[in-house]
Amino acid sequence: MPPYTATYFAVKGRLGAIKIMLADKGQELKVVLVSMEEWQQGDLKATCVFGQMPKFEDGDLVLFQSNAILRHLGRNHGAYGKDSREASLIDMMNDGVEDLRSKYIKLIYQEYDTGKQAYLKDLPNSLCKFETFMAKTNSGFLVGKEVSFADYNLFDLLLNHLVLCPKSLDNFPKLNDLVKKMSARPKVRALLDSEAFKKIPINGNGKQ
Ligand SMILES: N[C@@H](CCC(=O)N[C@@H](CSC(=S)NCCc1ccccc1)C(=O)NCC(=O)O)C(=O)O
Repeated sequence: MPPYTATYFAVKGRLGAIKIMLADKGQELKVVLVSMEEWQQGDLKATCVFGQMPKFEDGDLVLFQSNAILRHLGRNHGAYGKDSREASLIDMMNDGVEDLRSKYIKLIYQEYDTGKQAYLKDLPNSLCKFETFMAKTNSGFLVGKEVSFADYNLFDLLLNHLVLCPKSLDNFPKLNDLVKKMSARPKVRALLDSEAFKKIPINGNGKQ
């Protein structure tokens, strides 16, 4: 019985960073895929605390909210900084990642056809904030000397943006280095190269 089970749609979406982190930490993850038809039937939705997925099970602990799941795994797998100061900075940066992810999701699901050009024009205003912060840390990670759950989250989101626009990180060397560094971690590389990971679309509407 793998220690972790995630229940989600057949998309990378808000499960991608969780999958990457668990792979890198050598942890098995059982994924239960839910079709839109099953979801719209309503029974599973009614059991979800906020009526949404991903749902994450760690033994008898059931969690929702992708960032709460990342923090839970960060606490339990040494990816939440070396002390409370670093943990607070990691929380701050992960909230920044969530802000950018929310903008990305809005583009993909609500504004893709008319808003992609404007989104990409404005994107550097978000990316530069992470670039500037990472230039000060200078460890190759967002905070401290070790990888944190916020790094996995940012890495997953940057991969999405490289699909959206392959040149999106060209003016951001620290972010480019993070993508290269994370991609080169053997267990991350193995996941990203796996057929199972590659066959799942990034988003649920075919846009990327
Ligand atoms: N704050 C939550 C947000 C969870 C969330 O938005 N979940 C979505 C799926 S994650 C996502 S990126 N949604 C974008 C649109 C989408 C909907 C359904 C399938 C695929 C994508 C969901 O369960 N939608 C179904 C519903 O609300 O009834 C979190 O961080 O987990």
